[in-house]
Amino acid sequence: MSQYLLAIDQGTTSSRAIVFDAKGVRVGQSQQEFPQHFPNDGWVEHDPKDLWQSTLTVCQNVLKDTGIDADAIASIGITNQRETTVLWDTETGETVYNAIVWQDRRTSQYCQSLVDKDYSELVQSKTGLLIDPYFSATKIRWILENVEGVKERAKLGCIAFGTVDSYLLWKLTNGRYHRTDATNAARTMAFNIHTQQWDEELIELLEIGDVIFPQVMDSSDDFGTIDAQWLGAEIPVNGIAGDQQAALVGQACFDPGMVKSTYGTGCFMILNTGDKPLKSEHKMLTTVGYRINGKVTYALEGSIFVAGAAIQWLRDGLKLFDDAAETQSLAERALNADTVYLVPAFTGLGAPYWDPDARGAMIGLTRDTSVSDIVSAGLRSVCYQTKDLVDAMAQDGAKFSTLRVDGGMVVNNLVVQFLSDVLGITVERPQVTETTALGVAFLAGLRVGMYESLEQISELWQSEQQFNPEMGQENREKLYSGWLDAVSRVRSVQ
Ligand SMILES: Nc1ncnc2c1ncn2[C@@H]1O[C@H](COP(=O)(O)OP(=O)(O)O)[C@@H](O)[C@H]1O
Ligand SMILES: O=P(O)(O)OC[C@H](O)CO
Repeated sequence: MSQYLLAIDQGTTSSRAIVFDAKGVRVGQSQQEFPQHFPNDGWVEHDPKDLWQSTLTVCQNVLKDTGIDADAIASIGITNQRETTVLWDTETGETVYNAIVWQDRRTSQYCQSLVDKDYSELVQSKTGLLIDPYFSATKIRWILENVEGVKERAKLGCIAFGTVDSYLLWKLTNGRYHRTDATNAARTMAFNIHTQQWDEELIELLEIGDVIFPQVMDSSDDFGTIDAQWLGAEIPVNGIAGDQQAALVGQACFDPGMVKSTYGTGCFMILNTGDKPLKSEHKMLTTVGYRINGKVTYALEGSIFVAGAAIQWLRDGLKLFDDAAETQSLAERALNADTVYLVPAFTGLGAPYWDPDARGAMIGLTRDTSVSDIVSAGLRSVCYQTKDLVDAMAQDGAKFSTLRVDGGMVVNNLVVQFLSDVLGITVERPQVTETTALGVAFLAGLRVGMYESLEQISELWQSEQQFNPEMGQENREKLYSGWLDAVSRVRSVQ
């Protein structure tokens, strides 16, 4: 009997495949990194072949390592780095350019021209997003405009667009299905989150109407069956969600007001706002949390581009330590932690500043500043940035008393305790921190009847540890005002 769920998590730096049993317990995992390409200042690309090959390899490996037969997999869920854009030729089956990654800033001038022409309100009212190179639509346009022959092929109806989930589904089903889910569609800047349709007016405005857009499905749906040649059996795909929304599901944030924050390369905080989209007046994004049985649950999102990436920079760029695991003990020895600030605006600042031209800085250095102080400042920067998001959401009227956290950084107790201190709220870490993969496994399992309801899934979520604020209000305010001062010094526009 089919009793397991296979989650594919195609992320920014690696592809993972995780097998879960019906109780959401991880049975096995395989992971593979792939190269990053930086062909120009501010450009970030992935070779689609790497995305596909690494995904296939980890799926095959996890089955081999666990000894689980493909027939025992009841369903597959695909979760992915969002916004990253792939275009392929439907006749040749070949991609026409590298995948342009979400971090890529090459369309920032074009985005600025849209802002200058006063399209911000139109875009926000339809898509819930702010005009920014982060989202897929201007990346599609760039490929059409700049890669020889693609525009002509698009006019002939031969060019398909997909986010990474859509491309992988197309590959896994040997070109039978060109589909995505509503959470991924909501990150393109071409999808109307109110009508749940591709928005013809925006598509025309951006001049991307000749590409074929994927069919938008629920996050828990019948996406198609993968070809037996890949894993040895035909297995249905029943869950697709962008990785941050999948984490919302994996954290069982199913009630309005519940919120999670994921600390990986970047940090993404998502608040469930229920069946009503909440328009932000403070530069948060309105997005789709998940769509099940045609019913949309909306969310408010704060996106920070650099979280764990700051720790990687301290390790690989400055070579201050060999392993991220050393950061906790290093930071515990910091004597000037309260006065040294690192603003990791390496690729500009995301929410709530949206300042692509800001650059990073270290503030408060003295003759006795140590490696420990700098490491501590790197870890704390992630918490201060989260406070920026929490405050912006609070100004939008969203208040909450508990934050659920996950991702690679939250194994660091010092980070999670400081987060609770600086936010002044309870921070909760779950037993399973692979919430992204777990979330999409839940979505797939829901569709095939392994779970009856979201309530049943909620019961599987378990807290591992709660962190409560230990810092006084006065100290909190003093530290945070130092952060705001540091940020104000790196802004390109105040
Ligand atoms: N003990 C630690 N303390 C602080 N940061 C850590 C620790 N362990 C890992 N990290 C950071 O967490 C990130 C990896 O998290 P992960 O969720 O795997 O990221 P992603 O899915 O974006 O690739 C890396 O940027 C790494 O620097
Ligand atoms: O692949 P991750 O975990 O860095 O997540 C990337 C986000 O989906 C970008 O929006």
